[in-house]
Amino acid sequence: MDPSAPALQLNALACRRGTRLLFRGVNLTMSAGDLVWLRGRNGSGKTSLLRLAAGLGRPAQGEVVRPGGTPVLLGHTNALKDELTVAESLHFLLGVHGLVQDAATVDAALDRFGLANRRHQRIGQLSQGQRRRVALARLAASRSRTPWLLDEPHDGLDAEGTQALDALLAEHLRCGGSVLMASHQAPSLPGRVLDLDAP
Ligand SMILES: Nc1ncnc2c1ncn2[C@@H]1O[C@H](COP(=O)(O)OP(=O)(O)OP(=O)(O)O)[C@@H](O)[C@H]1O
Repeated sequence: MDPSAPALQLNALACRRGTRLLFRGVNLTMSAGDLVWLRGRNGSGKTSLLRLAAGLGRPAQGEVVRPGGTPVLLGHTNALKDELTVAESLHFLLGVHGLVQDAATVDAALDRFGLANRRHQRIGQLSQGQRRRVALARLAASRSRTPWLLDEPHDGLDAEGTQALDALLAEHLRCGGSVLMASHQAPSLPGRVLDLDAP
């Protein structure tokens, strides 16, 4: 793929939930190295926009173009099964995204989020922040140029977890990836803002 080509485009996108039009006329072009902070009040449609960008659901108007391939969508909830171990969970998540699932990849990804010594622990025995780390670890095994769509990824993380995530985000952007991130937190990395509350 041409490195200067867009990885993800939203063209005049509109989203309806029930009878409510959440947003319309949203345009966004994400290229290699782009970080976009998706802002908006509670209920403005950030999660809905990320889902449309990932190809889940149909827009009321407009289109999503994904020249960079299928994005990795990391939802607001962790969607992990209590009875699986940390390593089994990550192995499963990598499979869902069609990523390499070998033991070395799993161990390296867990290590990035300080989970190497918890690989045999069951999810049901972890704290919320530790579960968030397991969910995030899949990003460490993602292909370099894949667009990442992240819904409140910092939620539940302590300072060390936040630092690990921000380091991974910066690395992904340096390697030609792109990130669209719904967040209520103050920007910790330089990027553009897409504000769904803007008139
Ligand atoms: N399955 C659904 N059916 C109907 N309406 C829905 C559904 N899911 C969400 N909505 C509505 O769509 C609107 C936008 O929800 P969404 O989760 O996209 O907002 P958000 O900006 O991510 O909010 P938050 O900041 O609270 O996470 C809300 O008013 C919500 O009630």
